[in-house]
Order: sequence, then structure tokens, then C-alpha cells
Amino acid sequence: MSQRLCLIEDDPIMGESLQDRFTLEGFEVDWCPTAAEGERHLRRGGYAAVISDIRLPDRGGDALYLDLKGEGLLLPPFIFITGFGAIETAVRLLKEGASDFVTKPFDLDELVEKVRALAERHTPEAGDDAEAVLGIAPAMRRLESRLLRLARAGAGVLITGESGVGKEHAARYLHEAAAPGQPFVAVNCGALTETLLEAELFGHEKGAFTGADRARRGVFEQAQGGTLFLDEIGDMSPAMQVRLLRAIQERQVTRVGGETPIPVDIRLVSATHRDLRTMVEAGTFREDLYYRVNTVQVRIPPLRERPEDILWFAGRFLAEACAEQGREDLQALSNAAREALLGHDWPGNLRELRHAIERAVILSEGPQVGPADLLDDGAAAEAVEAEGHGLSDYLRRCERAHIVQALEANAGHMARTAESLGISRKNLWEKMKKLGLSAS
Ligand SMILES: Nc1ncnc2c1ncn2[C@@H]1O[C@H](COP(=O)(O)OP(=O)(O)OP(=O)(O)O)[C@@H](O)[C@H]1O
Repeated sequence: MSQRLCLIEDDPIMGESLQDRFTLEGFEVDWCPTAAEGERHLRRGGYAAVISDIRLPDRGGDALYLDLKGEGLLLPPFIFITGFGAIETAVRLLKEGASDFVTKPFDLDELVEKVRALAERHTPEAGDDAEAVLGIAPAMRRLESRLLRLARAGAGVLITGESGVGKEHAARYLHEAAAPGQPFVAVNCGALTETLLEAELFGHEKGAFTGADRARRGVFEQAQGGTLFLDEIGDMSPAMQVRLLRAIQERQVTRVGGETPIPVDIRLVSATHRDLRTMVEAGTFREDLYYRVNTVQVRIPPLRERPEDILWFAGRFLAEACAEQGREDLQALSNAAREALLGHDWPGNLRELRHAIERAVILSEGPQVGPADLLDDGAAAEAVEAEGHGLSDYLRRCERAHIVQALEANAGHMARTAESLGISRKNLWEKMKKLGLSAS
């Protein structure tokens, strides 16, 4: 496999010629014309070396290197390209741990040799060669390899962790490794009443109950050959626990109102933010079901226990939100914004971080995202809140009123309301929980 190079260079002629040459030399080159783009690539990891100009349009290549290093990010060898006037900066960078520098005009063959030597010497950290998906913190890299091993083993997996920590994302990662191309079906057991959940899990025949005007396959059948992800399994009623246990044990389901058992071949991945062990002791979760779904347990640590991931995810969410909202003018997070992100303890984990970034992209006047755009408890936001008409408060009230209106228009029917709002049912349920609206 070819080694990957990150090239951070704004000059189109220089960038293109370096990209062409290093591609010819057998490297895979990601060319980033700004420091912000370089940062996004570096946070993803997997590079054998980095070539970076010092003078860039948005932020110095030196500042980028020092900031990432200051955060404790494991960086590949860095070679800087400097103009004649910046030799002092380059020397300072060498003292800070950069590998080498070349001054313009430089000899391309010489640069190729330097890069090749450094790339060969650089031993990637464990897992560094594969692109990080679930996070760059060592605990998350270990978790990724564990999930890959579990994918081969075919065991039933219980994923635990606080709300918003990425349990469904991890389940999808496991599924993609185990059964790519096969269905992945997720159901939130806590969001449905017992009757609805039963029909959702096992399906129903035509006429099984009022409104069942045609037969419908349940999620067990829909996930045939793939993965069924049962989210919030700890929220299931005792009666549903019995029915679920029977379906898992017998590997077959019978639709509501039906008689013929239908064989199912699925991988079961469950998740909960509750402590099932304690629930078993308290008698609220069946012990036999606990052992069935808990062949292997995987715990996803909360974001506050893996601070390395905060800015890594922030960078990814920022890029996504900017692309979605057409904010090409927004370049990066300001230094103060980064500090604010690192100083927050993220009780809502990745979901809270994603929402904070999405909101900041809406609010920010640019060119950088500042701390007041990001957090409700940012100093500036607090000052505005104190006056009683904070923007986030206002947005929250608007969102709540809009959802209430949509629920009323759809007679409280969750699926129809979600559809009319253009969001998923799970997302609607989460928003209602967050906004203090009853979901039952
Ligand atoms: N590895 C990841 N990469 C990108 N986004 C992620 C990742 N993990 C989680 N997220 C995002 O964070 C949010 C929460 O993720 P997810 O739904 O997987 O969490 P969860 O632990 O299952 O939450 P809950 O307990 O509320 O069901 C989602 O918006 C998701 O897109």
C-alpha cells in the first residue's frame, strides 16, 4: 500500500508540481490549500509525512503545527517550506520537534529524498495507518480494533455508554465490517409504546388491529442477513423482554395476528445508557435476556474521558455543517473557541458537540467561529442570556413551538410529524425529550 502525504500549500503552481512529483514517486498525496483544510486532514490521521508551507492564507503553517502538537495530537514528521525571510521561524520549529525545512527555491530531488527517508523511519502508532472513524483517542482506536475482531466472531454485542456518545455509530461500524451491503435496521425501544414496539419488532398481519390495513414486516424480518440494532434495550417492558428473548432463542418470529413462525438470521447489537446489571439485581431486567444480549460488552467512554477527541470531532462536524449550510466563508475555530470546547465537560457527548457546532455555524458572522457562537455557557452568551433574550433561548422556543404545532397538525402521530418536519422519528423523539415535550 502506498504511503500517504499531506501537502499544505496555497500556491497553485507549487502545490500542483509537488503533488505531481510525489504521486509519481508512489505516494498518495492529499493537497490542502489552507491551514484549516490541512488541520481537518491531519486530525483524521494516517499520514507518513507532512509537507507544509509556513505562509498560508488563513493561519501560519507554524501555528497549525504548534497548536496541534500542544493539544497532544500524535503528528507525523513535518517538513516546512519557508521563504528566505522565515528561516528564524523554521529554526524555532525544529527546536519544537519539526523534522526538517527547505528554503525556496529548493531542489525537488532533495525534498523527495528527505520525505522518503522520514516517511520510512516513521513507524505509525497502533492503528495509525487505518483512518480513524470513531475517534483518535487511544481508547477509541482500541475500541475500533475490538469491534473489527467482533465482526469476524459474529457474537451478539451490547454497547453501553452515556446518551449521545456514539453507540449507534459504533454499531454501524461493526455492521459495515461484518456484513457490508446487508441491511442495518435500528429501532429505539424506548420511543415506542408496548403495542407499537411489538408490531415494530415482529411485524403484523393485515387486520391484526385497528388501522392494520395491510400486512407489514417487522424489523427482525427487515434485518434478515444483516444487523438489528436495538437501542435503549433497558427501556423495554417486562412483557416485551419475554417476547424478545423468545425470538432470539428460537431464531424465529411470529407476526402480530399471524400464526406461521418466520425464521430469522440476524446479528443482534443492543445498546443502553442504563446499567443493566443493576436493573437485573433490581428485578427490572430479565437475567436470561441480559446474558443473551450481553455475550460481549463494549463500553464507549464519555467525551470528557477522551479530550483528544473533542477538537477532532469539532473539526469534522464544522466541515460538515459548513458544507451543508454553504458557509465557505467560515475557516476554522478561533483559539478561544478551541479553549472553550476543551473546557466544557459535554454531558450530552457527541450529540451535544454536533449541535453546538451546527448552531455556531448558523450564528457565526465569520471568518472564524468564536466561543460565544458555540456554547450556552460561553462568557458572551451568558451576558446576553442575563438580559433574558438570548438567541439560543429564542431558537429553542421557536423550535419547541414549531414541533408542538406539527404534532398538533398530525394528531400526535410521531412518524407523520417527523416526516412533515423532514427529520427521522428518532431525531424527533430526541428533540422532544430535550425540549421537555412528552413523547408518549
Ligand atoms: N464516529 C462518529 N463520527 C461522526 N459522528 C458521530 C460519530 N459518533 C457519533 N456521532 C454523532 O453523534 C450523535 C450521537 O450519536 P449516536 O446516535 O450514535 O449516539 P448514541 O450513543 O447511540 O445516542 P443515544 O444513547 O441517545 O441513542 C449523532 O449526531 C452522530 O451522528
